[in-house]
Amino acid sequence: MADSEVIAGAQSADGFRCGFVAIVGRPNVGKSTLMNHLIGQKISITSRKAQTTRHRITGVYTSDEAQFVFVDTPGFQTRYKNALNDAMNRNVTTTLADVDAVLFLVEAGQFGAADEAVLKLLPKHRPVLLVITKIDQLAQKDALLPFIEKIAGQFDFHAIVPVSALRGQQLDVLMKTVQPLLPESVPMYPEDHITDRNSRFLAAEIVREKLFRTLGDELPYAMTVEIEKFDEETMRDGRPLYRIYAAVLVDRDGQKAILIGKNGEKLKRIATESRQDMEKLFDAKVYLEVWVKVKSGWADDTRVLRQQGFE
Ligand SMILES: Nc1nc2c(ncn2[C@@H]2O[C@H](COP(=O)(O)OP(=O)(O)OP(=O)(O)O)[C@@H](O)[C@H]2O)c(=O)[nH]1
Repeated sequence: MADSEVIAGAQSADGFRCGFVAIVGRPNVGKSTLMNHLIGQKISITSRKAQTTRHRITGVYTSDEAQFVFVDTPGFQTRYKNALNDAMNRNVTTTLADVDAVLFLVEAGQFGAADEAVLKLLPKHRPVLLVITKIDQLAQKDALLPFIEKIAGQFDFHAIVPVSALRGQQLDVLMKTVQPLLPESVPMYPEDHITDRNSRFLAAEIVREKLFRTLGDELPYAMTVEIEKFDEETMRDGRPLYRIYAAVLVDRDGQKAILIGKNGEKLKRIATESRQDMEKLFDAKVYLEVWVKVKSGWADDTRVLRQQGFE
């Protein structure tokens, strides 16, 4: 993993376990929410809209007995074929070849073509757990068993765990089932290490989340956030000051107008809320500029993809 910090001096594992756990599933199935609740921190960004997670995000949870390094993959894309979606699908396959356990997420009562497409990607030689998500939403509890049986017949799952991330139900059972699958090893990350994503990435995720929340259904399908500049300075009183310049890329002029809003109100709100979140996350004063750029066909532009982390 990039940017990992190995703890110096820790020699013997002494029964401690540490390994990688991938979380996969179709868009909107609850991957980010599950990881956030498992690690107890809001790192990955969630929203009611599908496809918020364009990046693989690593969350780390350390208990007395084990360290779980979670790998959150982007939603598997079947709807459109372009360079962005191809890169996302490749990312899923590469992630799965390289982990100690896979959590395959399926929403309670909902198993469709998009889920089947992800099922086809599951590795045969790694333990895969079937995790049924959002069980709090299930109206008829007795419908769960036949639903599970139908999916369990299609793959050799190591275990099946129904959960509700929002209610915190069965998350301890899930962790206990995964723990023995991790190899004995010293921890890879310091105990307080939550994510190995850098500040630039987190800044982009915050702006992206505010766009999703503010625009709702008006959100353009092809939209991304690029951090063009990220400068760290020190203020006179010794506090850090971050100067962040974020560009929102959209496909067409009309989308730019929607995003900016009447008298620039929407964009202003997005920028203010983003800055407030960034100041909390970085524990620093933040100067933030957000602007919108029209760039047709960006989803097919490999330069942008590279900046988004798809290399
Ligand atoms: N009721 C209920 N809703 C949930 C639960 N887990 C997730 N959700 C909701 O489902 C929606 C999608 O959740 P996400 O965690 O963003 O899903 P995702 O799989 O990461 O989505 P992508 O980033 O699009 O791949 C959000 O509105 C969540 O609040 C749950 O346990 N119960």
